Amino acid sequence: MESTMKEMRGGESVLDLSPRATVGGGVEDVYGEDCATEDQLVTPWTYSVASGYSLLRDPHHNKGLAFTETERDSHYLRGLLPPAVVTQQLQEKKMMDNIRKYQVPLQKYMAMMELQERNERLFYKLLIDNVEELLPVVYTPTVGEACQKYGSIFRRPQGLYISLKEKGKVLDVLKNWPERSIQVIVVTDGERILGLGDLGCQGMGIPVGKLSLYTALGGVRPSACLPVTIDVGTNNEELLKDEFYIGLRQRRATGQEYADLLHEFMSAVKQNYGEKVLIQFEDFANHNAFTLLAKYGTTHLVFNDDIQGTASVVLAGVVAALKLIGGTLADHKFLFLGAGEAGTGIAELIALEMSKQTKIPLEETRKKIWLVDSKGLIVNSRKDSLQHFKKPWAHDHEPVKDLLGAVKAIKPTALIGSSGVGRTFTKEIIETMTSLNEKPLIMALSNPTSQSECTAEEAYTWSQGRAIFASGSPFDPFEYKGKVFVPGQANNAYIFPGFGLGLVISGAIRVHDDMLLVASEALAKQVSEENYVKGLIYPPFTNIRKISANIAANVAAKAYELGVATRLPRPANLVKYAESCMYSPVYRSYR
Ligand SMILES: NC(=O)C1=CN([C@@H]2O[C@H](COP(=O)(O)OP(=O)(O)OC[C@H]3O[C@@H](n4cnc5c(N)ncnc54)[C@H](OP(=O)(O)O)[C@@H]3O)[C@@H](O)[C@H]2O)C=CC1
Ligand SMILES: CC(=O)C(=O)O
Ligand SMILES: [Mg+2]
Repeated sequence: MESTMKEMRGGESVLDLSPRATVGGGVEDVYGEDCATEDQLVTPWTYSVASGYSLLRDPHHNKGLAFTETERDSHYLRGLLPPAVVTQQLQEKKMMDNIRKYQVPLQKYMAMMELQERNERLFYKLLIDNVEELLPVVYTPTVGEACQKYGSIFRRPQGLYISLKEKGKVLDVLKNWPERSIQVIVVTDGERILGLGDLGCQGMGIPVGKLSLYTALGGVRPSACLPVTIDVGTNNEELLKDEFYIGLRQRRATGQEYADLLHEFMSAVKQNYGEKVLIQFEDFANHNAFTLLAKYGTTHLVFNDDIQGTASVVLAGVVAALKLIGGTLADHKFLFLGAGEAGTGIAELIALEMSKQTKIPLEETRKKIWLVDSKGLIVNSRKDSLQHFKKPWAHDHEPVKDLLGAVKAIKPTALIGSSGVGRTFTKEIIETMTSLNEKPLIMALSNPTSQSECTAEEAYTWSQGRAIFASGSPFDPFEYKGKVFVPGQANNAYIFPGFGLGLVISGAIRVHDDMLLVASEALAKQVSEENYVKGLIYPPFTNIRKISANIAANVAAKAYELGVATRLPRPANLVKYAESCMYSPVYRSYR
């Protein structure tokens, strides 16, 4: 077997005799067979095309000082490494010690990116074992700063760049990517990166970060993940003038030119990877996001994380919060600051869940939900001038110019920030919410931390410890009058990794709103009494792989129920199946 492989690969194979492996062919043959995601179970060995020096430069297979004596002999590594042989645990300890020494978050980010490019399994081992500590490094808030400075810190491409220059050649560009069996693509055009606006091509940090969570939190193997940035230019004048900017130096293409490039990309993806590849739209501006989702939702497996993932995570938090604030979902009144992707996406899913619970028509349950945009409360008299996604939220009311006025007029029980503008939940607004409610629910969803509508400290102090608070970016626990409050992180990172895993393991070909509802329910169920005592309405991220397996199982079950799952027969125990498919970062042995 070994010599056959060596012949096939020009004497350059690395054979992997993982203890978990059994029988079968090469890596490429495996996925989508017995297990839908992991490169284990059906093959006795895996191989790479690298040995010797190039093996040490191959992040997928490099183990650094953890290569054993035998591996050093058989893979031409003698002399290329110092004599010490160490465990992956020791490497992890050293890396964490090093990362903790950096005071500046961006330095920690760069250290993690360097590790990902050098030793992928060690990177994921760190991220999985230290998830609460490292999530703010590879994800919000630090990833926001990384995108702002991406041109300066750029070392190696971590995903595919598809710019207007590649028009007519997008399929060829996809074929340049070294991995063939792609299961999840996260794509951005960089126009609305977190709450930081248009960062053009430098938005690449977001698909890269989101996909590292797909692997660490959801167990989708790294080689099945493809980050993509579509570069149609940027309207960010600072970036256009920045000598280190890495993108096209032109203003954004719009209209037909934009639509054509996107269409070419969507068609090429389907042609190259088939219809079961999940395409996650991320951080598009809302004038494109809703259109793309509607246009491709019927022909492709697409998911908009900002509209749908956010809706699912916030509904879960709201449902969990009912244990603390009392009442049923329909007993509550919601007011949003921000009526874009996140705001209207969440509003619609809450209204849908209310409607399912009460059998009251959706048009009626929507009336329990009010939104404020940059022009004030969304009311009927503004209907003609509203973007289409805001129209369902135009209710009968006098015009109200600002949020404080809207809080006083609507008297909501829950206030949700999805505006992308920091410190907009002022003292007066939180105090008014507190005067109206025994326990006001306050969610400041905007990212990164600088854009959060208020801080945890502000929410707890101004509400005299009565607010149930969660935020999109993490805040430390806060002590108020002797009680420690732990703010939850209302971030779609709880949902999309497990959601995507569920789609992948069931071979789903379409996303459906009911899947968002079951994902939300599965997440809310993971909140424990111990969490509630601290005011937490989300479970800790330390349990995220278990949470993701549960979300995946529920999403997959729904896919089978809806008849959109293609992986047959349906595994009997979907939770166990999801767990068994999850990528493990533990080193494999090479013979
Ligand atoms: N926690 C999480 O998981 C997620 C958080 N987010 C965060 O939510 C924020 C918004 O994202 P998204 O919905 O996609 O963005 P959009 O651009 O689609 O929507 C932003 C909305 O905020 C409104 N707005 C902007 N400024 C103000 C203001 N000063 N007062 C009142 N309303 C204002 C806009 O009004 P108008 O329409 O009039 O322009 C618009 O309705 C971002 O910071 C993002 O990071 C997003 C997704 C997930
Ligand atoms: C979390 C996220 O998706 C956003 O802020 O855009
Ligand atoms: Mg996003």
